[in-house]
Amino acid sequence: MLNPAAPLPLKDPSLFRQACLVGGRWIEAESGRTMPVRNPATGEVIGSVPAFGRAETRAAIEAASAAYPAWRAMLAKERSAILRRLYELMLANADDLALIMTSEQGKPLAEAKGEVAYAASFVEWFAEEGKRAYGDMIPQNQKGRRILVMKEPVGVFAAITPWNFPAAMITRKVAPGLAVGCTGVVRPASQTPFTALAIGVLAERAGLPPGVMNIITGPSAETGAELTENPMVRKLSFTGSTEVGKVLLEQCARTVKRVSMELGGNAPFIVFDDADLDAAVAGAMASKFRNTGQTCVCANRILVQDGIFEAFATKLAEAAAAMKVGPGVEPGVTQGPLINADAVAKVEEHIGDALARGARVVTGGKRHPRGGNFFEPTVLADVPREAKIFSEETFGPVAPLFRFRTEEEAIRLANDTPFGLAAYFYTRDVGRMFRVAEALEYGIVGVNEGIISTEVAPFGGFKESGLGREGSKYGLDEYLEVKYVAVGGIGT
Ligand SMILES: NC(=O)C1=CN([C@@H]2O[C@H](COP(=O)(O)OP(=O)(O)OC[C@H]3O[C@@H](n4cnc5c(N)ncnc54)[C@H](OP(=O)(O)O)[C@@H]3O)[C@@H](O)[C@H]2O)C=CC1
Ligand SMILES: O=C(O)[C@H](O)CS(=O)(=O)O
Repeated sequence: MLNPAAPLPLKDPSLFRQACLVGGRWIEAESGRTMPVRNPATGEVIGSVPAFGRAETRAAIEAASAAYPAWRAMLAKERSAILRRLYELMLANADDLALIMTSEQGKPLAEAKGEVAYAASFVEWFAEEGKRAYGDMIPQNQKGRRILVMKEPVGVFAAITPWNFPAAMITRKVAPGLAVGCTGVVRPASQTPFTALAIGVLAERAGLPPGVMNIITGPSAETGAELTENPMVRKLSFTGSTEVGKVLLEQCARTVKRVSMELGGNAPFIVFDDADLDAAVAGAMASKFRNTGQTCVCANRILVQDGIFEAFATKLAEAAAAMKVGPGVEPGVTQGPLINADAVAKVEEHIGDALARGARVVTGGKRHPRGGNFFEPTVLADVPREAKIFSEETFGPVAPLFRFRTEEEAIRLANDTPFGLAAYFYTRDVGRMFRVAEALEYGIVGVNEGIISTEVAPFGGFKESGLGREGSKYGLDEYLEVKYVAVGGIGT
């Protein structure tokens, strides 16, 4: 057993759970095995969680299945009231949830508090949407018959979530499912389980019945195999890399599960000559360096038209160099650590490759003097199209600038990727806004905006960035089945 660092200074220490929630009980792994969780800023162990295997995972699925009939039978309004209480409890405990998140994921406290509000907004949104899972009455095609279309919950779902948004990626999946009467098993990333477990504590306090939401931890191969292969699970919602998404899709195919896949990105950020330069710089900073560049919608390639390239590069580099790098709990810090050493190595690989191919560093370019997982916010200029950073998602604080001459060239470069999640462009030309927005092969497009994620709009990608949509009214359909009922013998 590794000696954890001092307990987190929480207002409510009971939110910090080193156990899994199954059927309303907080339990250990049958083997007693645990997995340590480290603070990415310090390397210290902040705690440990059970290492569930397939048997424990199966028990969690069975708990969700046992809770399903009664939860489904509740009125949508009754489920809504419980979700509304969970929303209010998340906001009331935002400081503790944020501190737990920063301690296990590293993001600055201000960003963590922002994520808690963002995560809670999905609970608030779907507490209402669940009451609007409308069916249809279709004009009959023959006398004596009525045609009904019913919307029904898909059943037991599994959610496998990443480390970069430890709260929002949980609630963006769980809230719609619970709202329509599904029950589920959540398996958060091994690096960031405590935020999810704290949400589990609040869900109990909100009145969520035992077994409706189960939260498990354990090696991904074993827990994932059971969640994707067990026929009692009718739906898998996954957020993470495209590589893992493809593995999970294959595993789910054997029992023909419904799936929602929010996968990798490679977002182009296009700046046209006619853009508001300061707005474009602000948008690029927000999009690129959010969560230290560790979001799937971060600008990954910044395409700048020749006429303003140098001016944009200079302004962006000044803004990047002004950021404060350090532990997320330190006042004024705007860039936390990367999640682990592998992430630092990937950033260094992308920078080294670009420089070897002729790019130049405008600011940053190396590990931060604070050491560990800290890295200097970096701007590279004149990066060639052949560089790895053009085709691969960096998932770190590196802004590579690529030149282009014409609108057509910008669109071609932007679409030259198997990914299609988010894209951004800055222009003041209305015609160009529509031409480019319609030509970009992406599920999410920001025009003169660098941060566009919200619970009210559909989030999801084209091509190898995923399947399905989360948030908005569209997010509810991911947890509903459509049943056509033909009623005959009515006479008229
Ligand atoms: N589209 C989106 O919204 C997002 C996409 N991503 C993409 O993911 C990558 C980085 O995030 P990262 O979390 O490392 O992504 P991963 O895909 O490695 O991990 C995501 C989750 O999947 C789990 N997992 C990994 N392998 C398996 C498996 N074989 N069976 C079951 N579960 C598995 C992980 O568990 P474990 O805890 O053991 O690692 C984690 O909980 C980037 O490419 C990024 O673009 C990330 C976040 C959001
Ligand atoms: O996992 C992610 O990167 C998130 O989906 C991005 S966002 O929804 O928080 O913008």
